[in-house]
Amino acid sequence: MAAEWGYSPTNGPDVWARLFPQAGGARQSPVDICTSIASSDSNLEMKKLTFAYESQSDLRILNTGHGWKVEAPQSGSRLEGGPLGEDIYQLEQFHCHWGETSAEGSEHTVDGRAYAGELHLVHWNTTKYQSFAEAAQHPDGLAVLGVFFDVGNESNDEIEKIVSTLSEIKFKGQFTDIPDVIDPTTFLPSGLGYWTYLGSLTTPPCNECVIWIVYKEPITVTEEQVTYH
Ligand SMILES: NS(=O)(=O)c1c2ccccc2cc2ccccc12
Ligand SMILES: [Zn+2]
Repeated sequence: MAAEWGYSPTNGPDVWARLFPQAGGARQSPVDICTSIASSDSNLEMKKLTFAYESQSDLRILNTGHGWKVEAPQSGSRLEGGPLGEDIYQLEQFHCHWGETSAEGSEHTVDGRAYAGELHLVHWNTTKYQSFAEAAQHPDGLAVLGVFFDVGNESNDEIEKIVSTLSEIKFKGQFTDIPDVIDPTTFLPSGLGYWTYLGSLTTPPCNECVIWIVYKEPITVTEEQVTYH
């Protein structure tokens, strides 16, 4: 039977390494981003991080049991520059992490502070690898853009297109199609400053294959948009 991992004391992050060896590695995610020790890198400013996405409709959304995931393979998308060297990365999926209350939920923290949620746009290195699965086996295989959610009075229209479908997928493994057109560009904050580090998948098997790019500026969503149960 596949090992059931979770977040309880008996199957949570502290014991993942017993079942998933990479979880005991040296570049595990998520991390607490300590702004006082984060250093700026002039090379990153020279090679500006650029992205280009397509708008897509009828994307499939899945209840993963730990949140929602939208499968969005986009052969026409490109993420490049910044910490990605000369390679081009293509969007594969995006998903969200949120908590029981809006005081918690993000995977990364900043100086010990958690945000209400965190959106991850997952990309894979199409310059070097032939598939997402192959890329996930290599230290430069994946690039994930992380965007923090702050709770405010303004709802985010693009996020609303997604969370409005969640009532149809209340249980793990259920999926449905999102009728609206989704443009991933609209998920990104206007301020494009970011932190970057070499890390891993944040859930088992915790492959150490992710170049993390976490935007400093959160986007605003409403309490209802990130505390869906
Ligand atoms: N948080 S994560 O971006 O590392 C992540 C996942 C997180 C939760 C559920 C499924 C996930 C699948 C991933 C696949 C590739 C890269 C990150 C992934
Ligand atoms: Zn994630």
